[in-house]
Amino acid sequence: MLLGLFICLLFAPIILRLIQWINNYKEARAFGLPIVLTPFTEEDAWWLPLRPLFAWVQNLPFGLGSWYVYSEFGWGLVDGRKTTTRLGENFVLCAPTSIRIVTCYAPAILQTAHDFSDWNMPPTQSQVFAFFGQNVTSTHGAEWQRHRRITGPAFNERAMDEVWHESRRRVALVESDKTYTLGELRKTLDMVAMLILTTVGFGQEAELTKIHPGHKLSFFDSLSFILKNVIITVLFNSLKAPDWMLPSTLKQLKLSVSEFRVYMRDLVRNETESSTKRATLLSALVSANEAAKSEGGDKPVQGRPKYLTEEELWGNLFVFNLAGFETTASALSFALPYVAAYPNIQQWMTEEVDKFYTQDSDYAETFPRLVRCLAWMHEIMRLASPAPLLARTPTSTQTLPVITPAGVSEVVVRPGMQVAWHLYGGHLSPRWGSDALEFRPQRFIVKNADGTESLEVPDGVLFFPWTGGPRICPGKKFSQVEFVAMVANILSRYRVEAVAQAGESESEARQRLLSALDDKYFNISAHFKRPEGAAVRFVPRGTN
Ligand code: HEM
Repeated sequence: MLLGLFICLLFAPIILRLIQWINNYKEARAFGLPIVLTPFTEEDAWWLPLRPLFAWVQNLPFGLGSWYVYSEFGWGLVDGRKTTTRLGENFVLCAPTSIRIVTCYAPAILQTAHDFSDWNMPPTQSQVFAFFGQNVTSTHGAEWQRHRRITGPAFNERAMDEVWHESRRRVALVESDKTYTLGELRKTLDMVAMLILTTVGFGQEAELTKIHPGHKLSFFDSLSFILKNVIITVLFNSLKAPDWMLPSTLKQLKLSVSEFRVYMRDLVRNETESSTKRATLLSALVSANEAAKSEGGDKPVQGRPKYLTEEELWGNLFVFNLAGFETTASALSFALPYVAAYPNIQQWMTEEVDKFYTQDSDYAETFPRLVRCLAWMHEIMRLASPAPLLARTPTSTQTLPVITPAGVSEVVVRPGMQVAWHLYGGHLSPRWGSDALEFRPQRFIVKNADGTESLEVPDGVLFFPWTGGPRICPGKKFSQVEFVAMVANILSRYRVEAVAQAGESESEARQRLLSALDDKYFNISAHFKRPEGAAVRFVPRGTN
């Protein structure tokens, strides 16, 4: 009897899951699109720590383990254009927990991005980074508008000027003639991006790196620990176990989260009380919030004040750091090795830098001229975007354009289903031409009648790394200014070279570098799977 009960309890969740999966499959068939079945997705939080133990399923015969690739966050980065080449620009990913129409068909993506009142972020995506407070990434509808209205002004031109200066200054962290493996390069650029962001975000570096009275860590150390372990933070932040029971990483994480919360509280309070306003993201955010309060924003609208609460300010400051640090560090860590692999393209970039950039060039005049450098960033965003997959779910039943071998048609999507944008499928699509998989930033440059050059996205392709519509990344220009200031300063001083191993020719070293750049995985952004697989060196220009 007891044994029977035990067996029922053990198998009931499995049977329920199977029934749900079968029901989802029946519903998915109605779309008339190719279906990919996967028993698990990243929505199954318990599956994620177990997933590495099941990597062997990929070697099972008859494609029995082909679902494995779709069972993690950001799988689109590893998949690239493989599935869309096989099944077309839209297919259904059917799991026990969800039905997702995966698409890289531009009209479908543009519709779901632009109709923001009909399409929300699914809670499984939006709530992931809300542990310091609700924020502009975690909310939707009227709540999101309130967050966006107050956070948007932080990304003003004054801030861009700061980003330009700070980025140029931080290039000093890249050392001359030192050999950097891809892993070491990423570590250095992580540090550079974090320093730029915290300084532009919060102010004086000296204050941020010192341990203040009553603290065990500095602001910078607590934030960097959280950012570098963000997935662990997402999974274990709510764990309420005593310290002695926790392994050292979780203990350090708990400490970092509580230290960072107190630092943010003090920074926000000091900024609110201070009469001298600096050009930081924090300052702009606090000013916009105070303005909302003084416009009578404390009178509730639908039960909510128009301004942001203290916790919501923390939530937003944290996501500025999260969204801004990984993305740009990842872009730079791919960009510099790519030009080392293509010296002729590097030369083409350097010509522009030599023409328009000097050590005291200012932002407003110089940034708009460095279009080749910006095209370089665009090409990196295409080949190694930090955001591979984003999802939307309809607020009411909606139609979605799809494309099949029979032509363009529509499917009906009900609330609860998801539409996932497969950005790698679109960015690497043959619609870009036969060289879609190659590094060729020139594809974004057009020559004007007066001989100048401009940046343009080619017609008829999907290019959506910062997305579009009302929720477009507010840090888009921030990241572009940071990238361009860094690479222009680097190319004005150095030649970036692939480091050859003993007995290897230069061209073999470049091929090895390219193959290591191709081998990437997703962890909040694109990372190198083989960080020791290749290396680059920054050789001062004018030397051999
Ligand atoms: C290469 C650099 C970057 C890339 C590729 C990138 C990409 C993205 C993407 C794909 C989204 C989601 C948009 C959507 O759901 O439609 C996003 C949102 C966001 N990004 Fe960025 N981002 C970058 C840099 C930055 C920087 C530097 C910051 C801030 C300093 C930033 C702040 C944000 C914020 C606050 C959001 C949430 C916007 C909202 O939901 O309304 N990003 N970004």
